[in-house]
Amino acid sequence: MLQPPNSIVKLVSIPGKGRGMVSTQPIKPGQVLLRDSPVLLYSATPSLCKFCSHCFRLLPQSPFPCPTCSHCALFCSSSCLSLALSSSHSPWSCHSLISLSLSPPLPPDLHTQAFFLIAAYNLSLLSAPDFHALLSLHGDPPESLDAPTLFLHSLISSFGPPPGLTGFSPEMTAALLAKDKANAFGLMEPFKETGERAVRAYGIYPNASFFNHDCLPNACRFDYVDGVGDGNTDIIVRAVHEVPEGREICLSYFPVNWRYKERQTRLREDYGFECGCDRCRVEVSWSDDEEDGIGEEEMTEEDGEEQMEGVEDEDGDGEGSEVEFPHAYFFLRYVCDRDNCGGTLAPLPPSEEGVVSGVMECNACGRLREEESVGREGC
Ligand SMILES: C[S@@+](CC[C@H](N)C(=O)[O-])C[C@H]1O[C@@H](n2cnc3c(N)ncnc32)[C@H](O)[C@@H]1O
Repeated sequence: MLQPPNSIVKLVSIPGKGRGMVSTQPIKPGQVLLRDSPVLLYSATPSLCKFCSHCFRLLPQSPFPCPTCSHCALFCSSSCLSLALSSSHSPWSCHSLISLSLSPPLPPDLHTQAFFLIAAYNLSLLSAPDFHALLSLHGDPPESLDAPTLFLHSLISSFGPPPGLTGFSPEMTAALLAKDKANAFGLMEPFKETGERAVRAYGIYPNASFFNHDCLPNACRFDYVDGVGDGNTDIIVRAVHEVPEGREICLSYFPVNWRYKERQTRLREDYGFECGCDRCRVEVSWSDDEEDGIGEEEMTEEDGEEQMEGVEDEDGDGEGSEVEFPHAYFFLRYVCDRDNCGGTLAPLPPSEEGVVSGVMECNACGRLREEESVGREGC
């Protein structure tokens, strides 16, 4: 079994969930649990004029085009261009992207999947171990090959199969698509207060892929794509609050402020499981009206403290009508209240001496906020 490259978390079997990560020591709020680099990245949109095709930083005004396919790949610097030409943008990848751009237009989802397959098959040319690590991740294809998979496989075949790869087949394409669906992490466009944030790129992270989901996660992941220096596409998983030794470390696979039905639908359709976490066990019995009542902008600190213990419903008839909202505390303390954000907050990493930081960082908008009460025990 693969092991993550540190001793703070370890990979174990978790009944009903496959593999998962557990803490090997008591964890402090904000502690870095894992830093992971992608084995592949691919653009989330057909429009390639905003982000570097290699490191996915915002492009400068005068980007560096690929000398062979200037309309398919633009880079933020000459060093990104030269790195890409021997890795992510190899001659096979360049040729495939040109062929894709000359093909009849595809619906956006299929186009993104074609980008993934080009990046995945390109990985087989760059690193057999990384390609096998990708194929060993969780995710099973449907029992019979569906029409989109067959279409995508014949599209990639028409570009010319990746040279030297044994096993190139519709089944391999289906397996790769299943790994992508269950494991890809989105790197988002810069935060805007005014509207929806789109995904700029997806990445496959071989170690972070082992974190299971919880709707009240005890860790969250940060990325700093527009940051300077190497490793800008790494993701860093940090503890949201204290975690005892031996506890499973979970992320939320989407913003934590999603409602019960949205969460269950996404988890069922994309990840193939019904979530039975503590929060879902409470919210399964909520009506839509009760869900409407949890807008965190309407909550005060006092609401959170009271609702930790459960408060009476408005009708106050005392007959099992309590609105159970044990996770109000989580929302008040660990969910960003900035308009259109809903990111998760975690303290900055503890100092080298182990002192917990009093500054909370949002993993979506990046805002830093002093949190006077950060030393209190986590939920
Ligand atoms: C990114 S992988 C996580 C690692 C995976 N458990 C493994 O064995 O490699 C996502 C998959 O893990 C499983 N999973 C994640 N969270 C779960 C949960 N809360 N309950 C049940 N299964 C879960 C689902 O099968 C999901 O498709």
